[in-house]
Amino acid sequence: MKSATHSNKPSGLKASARYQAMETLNLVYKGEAFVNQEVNQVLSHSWVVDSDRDLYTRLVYGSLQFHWTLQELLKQVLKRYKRTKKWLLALLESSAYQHYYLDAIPDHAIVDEAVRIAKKRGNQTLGRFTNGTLRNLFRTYPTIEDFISQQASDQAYVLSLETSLPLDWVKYFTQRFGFETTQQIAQAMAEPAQVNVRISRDYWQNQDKISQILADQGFPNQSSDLAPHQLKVKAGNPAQSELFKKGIITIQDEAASLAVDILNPKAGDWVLDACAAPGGKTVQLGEYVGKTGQVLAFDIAENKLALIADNVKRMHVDQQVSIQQGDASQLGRKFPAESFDGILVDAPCSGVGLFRRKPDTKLNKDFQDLKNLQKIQLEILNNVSPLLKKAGRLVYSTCTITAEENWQVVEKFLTTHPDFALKAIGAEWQEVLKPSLINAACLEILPHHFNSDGFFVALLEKQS
Ligand SMILES: C[S@@+](CC[C@H](N)C(=O)[O-])C[C@H]1O[C@@H](n2cnc3c(N)ncnc32)[C@H](O)[C@@H]1O
Repeated sequence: MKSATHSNKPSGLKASARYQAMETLNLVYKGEAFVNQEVNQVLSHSWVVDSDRDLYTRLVYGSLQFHWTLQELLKQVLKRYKRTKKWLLALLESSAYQHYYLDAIPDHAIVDEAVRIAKKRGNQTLGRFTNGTLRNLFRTYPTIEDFISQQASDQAYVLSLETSLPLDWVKYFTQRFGFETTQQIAQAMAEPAQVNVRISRDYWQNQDKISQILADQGFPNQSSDLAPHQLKVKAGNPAQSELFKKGIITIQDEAASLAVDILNPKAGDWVLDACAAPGGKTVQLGEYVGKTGQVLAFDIAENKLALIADNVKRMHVDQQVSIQQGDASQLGRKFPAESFDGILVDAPCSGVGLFRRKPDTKLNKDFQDLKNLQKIQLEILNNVSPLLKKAGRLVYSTCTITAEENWQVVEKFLTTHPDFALKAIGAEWQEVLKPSLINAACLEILPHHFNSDGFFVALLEKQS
């Protein structure tokens, strides 16, 4: 993935929120950049003027979050939608986002600025085209409700427009969960993503004090409904707090943190973290095994290993963690059989459970990918499972809610590995799990259950 590069720092109109938002969205729509990386790049190099930073971020994430609905709207007024240049679509979409989803920006400001950008990036003709298209759109559909109410009454399509969940995903979820649950999933996925912090295991006793300190320092928070040692932060970026810098808290979604809680390794254990970057769960594993244990953190992506190293150092578990680049589907050859007390396979997946946190993952989803991912997930499991000691535990987890990557992987793995069994999540986990989650065969957390990311955890035990 490349990123927009500038030989000179942009200035004037090019350094405005709307111009840079158009450039970022253009790269993301073309599949040439990941949104989080691109936004970080633009902000860290100050390619957008200071006073416009918040608006820039809002325009990028907001346009992406409502991309599906905005695209359907624009198709009504653009006869040649498919042949329109991507940067121009990005400009029209982010302008429509301001009109339909943001209050307090008058239409003339939205249109005038868009026309100036179209002239600068393109030419006079595209400036006039932008003017005509936006004025026509806003006149035809004054509000988003006007647009939705004029569509055919197909309930799946209406839900997709209301929540901006692409229609193919609405249909997929409806087939899997029924329409009522799909409505709840889609609505939860349309909510803004939450920021959660996990308290380091060494500080579990001081949870109330930590919550108070955070609140006093401008990070109001409340306890998580899902993970007992997590706090939901209601305002501010807790990565800038002293507690974060000191390694007392870390940022991690509450559902994601349950994978390690469920593996529940003991002090002194040797644990393999087969797909470790950026290291959120490696840190947790390091806390569980303590200084007498060892966590071997592998990841195929060389460029992500530094993120694991930074995380384990900041959270003071670097002594018990070693980091290596490696393909988990080849690790079987790297170690003798039965080397590890526990294994975590937090597998590469479609990331469907993270739609609201990473709205660009909603774009261009090819359902055939799910089968390809299943193949990789099974290859990793097949390869690392001989490395587990007898009576050892393996957790398979994903941040997705598709059957192909979750239940089907577990079922296929168990069919070919009679020495493994699915272990129900029982009384052992009372301290770390809410009572409603105890006694599940696997955990499948849907986004509306706890207003969290969607997540899946299966605990597999090797026979003794
Ligand atoms: C869901 S992320 C892991 C998140 C991580 N466990 C955490 O909690 O921060 C999946 C990771 O798998 C890695 N990956 C993909 N294919 C892999 C392979 N064949 N072997 C090892 N790692 C792989 C990706 O680079 C990615 O970092």
